[in-house]
Amino acid sequence: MRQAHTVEQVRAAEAALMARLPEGALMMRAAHGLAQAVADWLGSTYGRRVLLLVGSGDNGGDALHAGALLARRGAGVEAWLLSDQVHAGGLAALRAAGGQVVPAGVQTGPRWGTRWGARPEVVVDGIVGIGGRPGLRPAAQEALARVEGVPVVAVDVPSGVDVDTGEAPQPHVRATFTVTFGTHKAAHLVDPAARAAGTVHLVDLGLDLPAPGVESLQAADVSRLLPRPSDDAHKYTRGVVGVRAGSATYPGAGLLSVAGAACGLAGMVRYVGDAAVADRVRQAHPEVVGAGRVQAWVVGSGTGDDAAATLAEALADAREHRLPVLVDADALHHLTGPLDVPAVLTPHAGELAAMLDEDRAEIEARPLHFAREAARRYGCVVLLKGRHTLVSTPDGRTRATTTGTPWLATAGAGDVLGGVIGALLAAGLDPFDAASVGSWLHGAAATLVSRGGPLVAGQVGGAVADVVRALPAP
Ligand SMILES: NC(=O)C1=CN([C@@H]2O[C@H](COP(=O)(O)OP(=O)(O)OC[C@H]3O[C@@H](n4cnc5c(N)ncnc54)[C@H](O)[C@@H]3O)[C@@H](O)[C@H]2O)[C@@H](O)CC1
Ligand SMILES: Nc1ncnc2c1ncn2[C@@H]1O[C@H](COP(=O)(O)OP(=O)(O)O)[C@@H](O)[C@H]1O
Ligand SMILES: [K+]
Repeated sequence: MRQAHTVEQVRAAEAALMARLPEGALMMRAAHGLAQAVADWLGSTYGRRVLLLVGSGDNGGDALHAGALLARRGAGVEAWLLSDQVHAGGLAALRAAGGQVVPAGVQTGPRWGTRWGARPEVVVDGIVGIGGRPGLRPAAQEALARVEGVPVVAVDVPSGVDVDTGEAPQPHVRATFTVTFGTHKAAHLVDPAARAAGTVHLVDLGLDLPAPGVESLQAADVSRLLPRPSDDAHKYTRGVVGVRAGSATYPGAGLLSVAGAACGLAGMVRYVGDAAVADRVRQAHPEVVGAGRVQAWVVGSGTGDDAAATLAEALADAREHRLPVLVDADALHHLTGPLDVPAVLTPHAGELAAMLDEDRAEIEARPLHFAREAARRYGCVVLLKGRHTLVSTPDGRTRATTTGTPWLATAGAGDVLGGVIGALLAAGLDPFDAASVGSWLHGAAATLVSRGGPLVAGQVGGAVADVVRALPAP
């Protein structure tokens, strides 16, 4: 599990550890990890050109100490100080190692403007870390403008983003990769900040941390959570998933929901809906049967004008038999308040905007806030689709999905996702695990079929089996 802790949790854990360690020990652990990551990325250190952007706090201290370590390994290191006050120990270390220091207010001159007179090969963003307020001050903005186009390594977080919410009001740093310390923060997993962080490299500090508010499943977690058939399984013990999706106007949504549900994770799939769509479903998936008892319902995609009635039927059956329900697409607009059955709602940003009476742009700017808000308001698990899909519970616990590919942003991909999650609900996972495991598998299956190129939604359900086969042993 990749875990993300809040600034408050990190500070408390750091304080407890620092009390037991010599002064400066934690910063040196951080600086060594940072210097090594920069060296690994450059491929060598001797004669390489590293520019440090140094703010007034310990984040700048990390950058200065790492710069000193790189300078001792032969790199040309120059620090642009963005404040009159910077970390004194780090500054002394960089000077002692032969690094160049440009005081605050004098980074003028030609583009790049380094003392070497050449373009730096990498910029180390030590402007602010977990102590920073969102946004960048003018000195930092000017410095960044002068090195535009040079790859940036962010220290702890890309400066300017909101660390605990993953929000990223302009301006902020956009990093090629981020070296963080002790634990991940929400900004590493949650968009739009996660996009600005690039690839994230974690340096262990040995912190003792409480339960995280945001986490991200890894392959081993998915393998542990995945429902597998017992030796004496039969199709009913594995769970039956019922799909109420598609209509004469939108038959494809029914076919694609079934394609997800028929990924093999449940014992059986039932399709209930328009007769002509049902015929096409059976042609494409001969194993699918008609109405009967199920362990979970998938409802909504492509139900068009029938959405309200279809949702009502599924909810009535779910209430009677205490079943979980996945609600997607058209049916989302007919929810009026908290659900009285276990449920997963799977809106994209536009659908969530309509559900919460917000602008889509607001949802995209603050996805963590609104996923949690919707989960509270509807009293169930809400999965907000996007590059890093978020799954939130009413108490705020959230998982971010980091599998997937932008090629998955294609019509019908959401229908397949609903079906896959429905199969996991029928197989017995609770709504939070079903939604987060289903989303992880869906993203991984898309990456598998994409192989770096385009895909169509119908391919994704069939690839879940290969993803499951490639999981590590539980
Ligand atoms: N606390 C610890 O034990 C450790 C901390 N470490 C580093 O220390 C960092 C936190 O250091 P600090 O608490 O000193 O805080 P930061 O260095 O993150 O930033 C705080 C300073 O930046 C200024 N500032 C705030 N917002 C700004 C903005 N938008 N633009 C420009 N300046 C701004 C503040 O006035 C303050 O002086 C971590 O992110 C990490 O890099 C690491 O060395 C590991 C150990
Ligand atoms: N940029 C992206 N990178 C990765 N996955 C994405 C991206 N944009 C969207 N997705 C995923 O693609 C799927 C699109 O679903 P959705 O918007 O519901 O489409 P549809 O309604 O056509 O089925 C979701 O699983 C979503 O998480
Ligand atoms: K930073």
